[in-house]
Parts: sequence; C-alpha cells; structure tokens
Amino acid sequence: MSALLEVRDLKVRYGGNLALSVGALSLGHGEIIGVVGGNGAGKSTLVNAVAGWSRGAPRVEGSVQLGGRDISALPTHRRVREGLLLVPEGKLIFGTMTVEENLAEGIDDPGEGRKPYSVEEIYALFPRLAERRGHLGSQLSGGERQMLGIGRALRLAPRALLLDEPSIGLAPKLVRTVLQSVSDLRAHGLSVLLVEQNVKAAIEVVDRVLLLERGQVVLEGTAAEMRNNPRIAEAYLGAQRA
Ligand SMILES: Nc1ncnc2c1ncn2[C@@H]1O[C@H](COP(=O)(O)OP(=O)(O)OP(=O)(O)O)[C@@H](O)[C@H]1O
Repeated sequence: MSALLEVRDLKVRYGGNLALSVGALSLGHGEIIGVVGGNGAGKSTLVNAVAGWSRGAPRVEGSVQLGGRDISALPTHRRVREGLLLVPEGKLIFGTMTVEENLAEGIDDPGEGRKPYSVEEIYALFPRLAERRGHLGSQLSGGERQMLGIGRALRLAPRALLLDEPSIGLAPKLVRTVLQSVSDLRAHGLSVLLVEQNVKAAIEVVDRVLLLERGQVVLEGTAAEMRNNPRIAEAYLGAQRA
C-alpha cells in the first residue's frame, strides 16, 4: 500500500547549522508514528518543516508528498487545504472565544471524499469539551486546550495530523486520555505524526516509533520492537518508571 505522507531527503538549517537531516519517512494511511527524542533533538523542526511552518527562518530542502502529490513548494495554508494539519506546541486556540465558537469554523468543500468532523463528533471524541462548551478558551486547563486544538484541526477535514507534544504539561491521567483519543483517530482512517517526550505513554498508542538524536533518525521500529529495545528501555522507559 502506498504511503499517505512521504518525506525524502529533508534537511533543515538554522543559519549555517544543520538542525535536521531525515533521509526518508513514510506515514501510511491510518498509521500513527511516534517521533521521540530528547530536548533539541529536532522533533518540532521535523513536523514544522513537513507542515511548511517555522518560528524562525530556516532553510528547508527536500520533498514532502501527500497522497502522491508533491506539496514541498506550497505554503502552510495551502498544505492545510490539502489536508495536512499541524497542531503546534502551545496550540492555536482563541482565548476570548468559547469552546463552541472555537469549533465553529469548518472547511467548505474539502473534496476527494474528505469530510470534516462535526462539532458533535468532536464532543464524542472529547466529552470534556462538551461539558465545557460554554467556557472561554482562556478558562480551559492545559489538557482541555490540547483537546480543543486537536478538535479545531479535525474541523478542517485532515488527512494527516502533525501533533507536537500534545501531552506537554499534563497530569499523567490526562496524558493517557489525550493520547487514547489520538489513538482512536486511527479508526477514522486518519494518519498521525505524533511528537512526544513522554515515550512511555506514546509507545502504548503508536504503530511505529522514530527516535531522533541531534537531528538524525538513530532508531526506527514498531512499537513492540522499540518497547523491547534496550536503548529505549534504558534511556526513556526506565527513567520514566523511576
Ligand atoms: N528558530 C530557530 N532558530 C535557531 N535554531 C533553532 C530554532 N528552532 C530550533 N532550533 C534548534 O534546532 C535544534 C532542534 O530544535 P527542535 O525545537 O526541533 O527540538 P525538539 O526535539 O523539538 O526539542 P524540545 O523537545 O526541547 O522541544 C535545536 O538545537 C534548536 O536549538
């Protein structure tokens, strides 16, 4: 089966410094890949470059294909129209609007059999948001904001979601709730690239894992392989068990 998202020879430089170099990355239809690694490993740089978005002005080389179409030259908003949605760290929600208002905006005519999630479907995925539908974005907890950020992306009929650290700052119980909801998206045929520092929690919900170190993929495998990999167990799972 052909991949939904294909990345080839991706290189990102900030100034003269090579921050990321990824030879090949394929995300299948309905697949969830966890991108893990320590601080500064290049995880955000990877998903930002795939989305065509950045905080600074990096130089980006390489190709990104979505559904067989080369989207490397498209600006972020055009990639969004194609169905590639980034939910960045820090989310993109409106603090002065209610949950319901934040979710109001959908996409007209996304085409190619794509269908935006309805607000009710998002409430079914995140019942917590339904309970908070009248609350302002600024009044939400970190976990609720994260759910709302994902919900807003789902309103735009994504084919692939790029999630940057959805569990950051959340209590352990909420981490599992949010990641379980991400896992549930697979049943809807959605593909997800999930950046996570919480390797132990991520490995429970993803199909495959990429370990980044200093901007390079140093280890790659199925979740089961990675769970049993001594390097992962020692550096990430053991440390988090302590
Ligand atoms: N806008 C920028 N300008 C210059 N260097 C940057 C910029 N953004 C990131 N970098 C550098 O690129 C490297 C990768 O950073 P990146 O934010 O992708 O890492 P990360 O794995 O997401 O880390 P964290 O888990 O701490 O968020 C780091 O060395 C970082 O300092």
